[in-house]
Amino acid sequence: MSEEAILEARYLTRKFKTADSRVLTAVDNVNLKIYKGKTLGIVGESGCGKSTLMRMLVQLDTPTEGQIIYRGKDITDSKGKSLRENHRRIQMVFQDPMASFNPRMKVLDIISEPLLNYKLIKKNERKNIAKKYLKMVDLPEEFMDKYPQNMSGGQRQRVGIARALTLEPEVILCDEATCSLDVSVQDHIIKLLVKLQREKDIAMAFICHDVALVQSLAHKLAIMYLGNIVELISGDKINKEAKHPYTKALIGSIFDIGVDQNTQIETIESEAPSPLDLPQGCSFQNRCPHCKEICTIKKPELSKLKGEHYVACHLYG
Ligand SMILES: Nc1ncnc2c1ncn2[C@@H]1O[C@H](COP(=O)(O)OP(=O)(O)OP(=O)(O)O)[C@@H](O)[C@H]1O
Repeated sequence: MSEEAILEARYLTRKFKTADSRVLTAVDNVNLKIYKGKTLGIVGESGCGKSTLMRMLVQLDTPTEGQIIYRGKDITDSKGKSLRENHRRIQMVFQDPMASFNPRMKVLDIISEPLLNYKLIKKNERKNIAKKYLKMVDLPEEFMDKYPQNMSGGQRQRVGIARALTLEPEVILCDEATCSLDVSVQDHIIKLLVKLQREKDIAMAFICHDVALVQSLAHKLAIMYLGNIVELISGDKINKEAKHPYTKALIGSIFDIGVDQNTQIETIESEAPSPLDLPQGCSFQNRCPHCKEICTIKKPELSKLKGEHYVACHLYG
């Protein structure tokens, strides 16, 4: 059966003007698809544009160029009622739920608020709703009387997921949703997300700087470097078939990922250039052990290598 793309970025670009009138390109001409029932992992180091990309996809920020396609329809310029409907269908789970919760609201209100806002339930239905969604995220119903500051980070993240689920979204975008949690709690939250995704056939994107973690749940991985996707690869193939020197360096930086013996591990020494001062050609050139003349002249495009594997590197044609 063919995969059904629910949300798509087409040539998505976001430029910011700095205080001294320079232009910073945070996301540069990105194309990607998020499929029904599947998880796209987006990996890359701090500042590579992951959050900016997510914010555009969830329509909290406006692209400078390019389109956002939802179920085949261009929603980039949606306003009013249709924007509200998109927000209902495309939900986001944030890194720090504390920052998005009102500390004066009990869990009961946090979970039922989106449904009340969309006038999908009446006030007297709130308790039953909270009970139902708390159960879904494996929290006891007594939690509905708690305040977010009286819960652990993992419990708060479960409440954040419950809240996102209430509007029955088709897409959930998780922005570093587990990175502030202990490893064991992280593991529980990931398992919960995978279970819910399977049950509800949700399309999911999971952004993370930890390639080992994201690899454990993503069907496909998009590796980002300074605003660009430099490699797109199946989650289960990254250890053996990664090609971009940056991807190889990322997997080489973790020891327990089970890298194939034939995969040559790269290391990266120097710092990434400033996004305000990118060199001509490939932005990875100053860190790449294989840099050739063409890499300093021409920016490599993301091109198909084999099947669903794409790479942006002059080493590969
Ligand atoms: N509102 C803004 N104004 C100016 N520059 C911005 C703005 N938002 C983001 N940037 C810049 O855009 C680039 C990408 O930032 P972004 O937060 O998307 O990266 P990230 O990969 O999510 O990083 P992190 O993992 O640290 O959250 C960075 O250089 C950042 O400083």
